[in-house]
Amino acid sequence: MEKSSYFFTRGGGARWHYSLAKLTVWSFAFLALILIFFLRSPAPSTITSAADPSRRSLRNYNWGGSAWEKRVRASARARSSNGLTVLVTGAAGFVGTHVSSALKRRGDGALLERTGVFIVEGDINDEALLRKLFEVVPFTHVMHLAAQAGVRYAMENPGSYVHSNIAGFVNLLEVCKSVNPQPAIVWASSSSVYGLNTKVPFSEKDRTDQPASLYAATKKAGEEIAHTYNHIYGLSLTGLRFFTVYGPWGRPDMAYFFFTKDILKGKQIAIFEAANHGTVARDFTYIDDIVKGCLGALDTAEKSTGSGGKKRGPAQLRVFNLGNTSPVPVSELVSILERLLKVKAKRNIMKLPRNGDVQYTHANISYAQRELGYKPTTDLQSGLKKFVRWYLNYYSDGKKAVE
Ligand SMILES: O=C(O)[C@H]1O[C@H](OP(=O)(O)OP(=O)(O)OC[C@H]2O[C@@H](n3ccc(=O)[nH]c3=O)[C@H](O)[C@@H]2O)[C@H](O)[C@@H](O)[C@H]1O
Repeated sequence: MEKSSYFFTRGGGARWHYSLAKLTVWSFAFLALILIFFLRSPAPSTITSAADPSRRSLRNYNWGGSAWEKRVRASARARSSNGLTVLVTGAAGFVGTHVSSALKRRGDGALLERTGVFIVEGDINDEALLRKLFEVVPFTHVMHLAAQAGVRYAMENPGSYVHSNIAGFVNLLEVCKSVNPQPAIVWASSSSVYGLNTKVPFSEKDRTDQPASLYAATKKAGEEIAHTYNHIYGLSLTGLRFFTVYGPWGRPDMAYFFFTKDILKGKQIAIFEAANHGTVARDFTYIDDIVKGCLGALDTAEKSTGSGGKKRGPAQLRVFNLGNTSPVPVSELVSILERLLKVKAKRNIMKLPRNGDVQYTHANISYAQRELGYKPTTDLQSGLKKFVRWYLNYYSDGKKAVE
């Protein structure tokens, strides 16, 4: 989230002016109450490393009080009697901004605040905050997108992955299991759980016990933890394995994003290849398709069966691949960017480093298709076109430094 916080701390949301695709298939009205954790970059004096224990302690956020509760309640009011009341964690992140806006408006986006999304700054490890939120609003659903993402960054800051993806997730589940009614939970897992699996395309039934990065290991741990809370407490849990999600407002630490920046600057870019000139490819998935998958998962989530920390019967437990089913070599991604940017990239072909990357991802999405009506419609060329348009527009005034 340190990386994702980029948008709000530096972008400030002030240019939230693109349009989200209209989503018309869902019939209920929403609230999206947004819980953001680690939204703000630490002040320089508090920037810490993974080894620093204060990095893992809670920061002080301002929340609480009657005015705050009133805003939480107002934001949580669904527009129809069968509307969902969704607590979205990680709303300042890439997927979270898109999902929460789509939930709230199901139409054109504007500034996040203008869509009526109320933003709570906090940490998912803050139990008191989570309990207070559930006290104020009996959320029917939690869309849990708060996480420490990124495959390679896990070697630099391993503690942040444990803090957010394991400790934070457990804290959230502890609160969800004990409230009454228990919400249904949809949460972000990752394609990286397939790790060194070589059977393609990846199906949900394939082995996921060979993670290649700590990030993948924490997401895999999340899936096992989800199983436990479903088994013991009757929580309805749906994990979504996202496949290399890209698009406007994306994460600057992802390759398509910093390739764009570096190509424009005339800087060399490293393009990884596997042993014996093997192709490295990803099943790049456009953000709007992912949003539809998230809403499909919320719409089909069954109720949790427990109450007051006690299971009353078996509850739904699901894991879905959300990919594009069309892997594209990284070198082809660069060729598309070259055409869109009208600039030739300075390519430096490098051996795939052993720091978490896998050679190939490819999603089998038939289960999501069947159960969620998930059907990705954006190919990489069209999705990157939208991204590049957003990128050039966003950075065109030269005021925003691309980091
Ligand atoms: O699906 C996921 O679960 C993950 O998707 C994403 O991971 P990745 O698929 O690794 O995306 P990303 O870093 O953009 O690298 C893209 C490609 O460029 C290659 N790559 C990368 C860097 C570089 O300098 N050169 C290069 O060739 C690299 O080898 C790779 O083939 C999310 O970041 C992660 O949070 C998680 O959600």
